[in-house]
Amino acid sequence: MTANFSALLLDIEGTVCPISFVKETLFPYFLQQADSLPHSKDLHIRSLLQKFEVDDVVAHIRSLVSQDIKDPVLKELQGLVWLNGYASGEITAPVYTDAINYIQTTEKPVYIYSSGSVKAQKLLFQYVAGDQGTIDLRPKLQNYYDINTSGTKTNSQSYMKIANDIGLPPAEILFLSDNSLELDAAKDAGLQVKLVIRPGNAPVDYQGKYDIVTNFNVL
Ligand SMILES: CSCCC(=O)C(=O)COP(=O)(O)O
Ligand SMILES: [Mg+2]
Repeated sequence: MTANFSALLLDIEGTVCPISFVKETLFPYFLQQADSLPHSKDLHIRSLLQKFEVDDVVAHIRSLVSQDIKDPVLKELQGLVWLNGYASGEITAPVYTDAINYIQTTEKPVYIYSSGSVKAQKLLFQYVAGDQGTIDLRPKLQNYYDINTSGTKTNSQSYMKIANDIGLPPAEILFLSDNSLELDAAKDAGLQVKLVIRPGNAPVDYQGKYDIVTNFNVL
């Protein structure tokens, strides 16, 4: 069924790119740099490390990553570290082809809401893997929201805040995610929602509550 919506709000991991990219490429790249972070000369990195307020910052970081805890300071830090991986060509983002095509061709405004920091989101969409080299999708994206700017993705107030910032009634915004708790929160805020199922996503017990999207061609 085609939803009638004026703007699209997209999750990233498990929605526009495989979960394996985050777990098997981005997180290991970040962890490789973890030991050197306390010795960094980058003032932004140093100030973020202080915010953890723990004695063993490296052990703390490793623990957060291993449990996939969506900690706002960790997410900010990851964005700064991934910059080097993308800029050196070591990392490119495997955004699904149907998502690339949709973002490139739709006339509707497209927004991003991810637990990854806005900086990390912009990097991912700047360095999208394409047949002829990387594709920069940033000019096609209206705005980015993260857990620092907008709150956690399982809280309905976060979606109200985002709808207010977009400047549309919540009912005119379609949110796509692989996570049913996020969809529940967005639905409570009045947004339209659809569950994205991609290869490698964890099975979701959605009990028929949501329309399913497996390919953005159907939007
Ligand atoms: C923005 S790329 C990094 C992805 C990430 O760190 C993450 O936690 C993904 O969460 P999402 O909300 O996009 O499922
Ligand atoms: Mg997700």
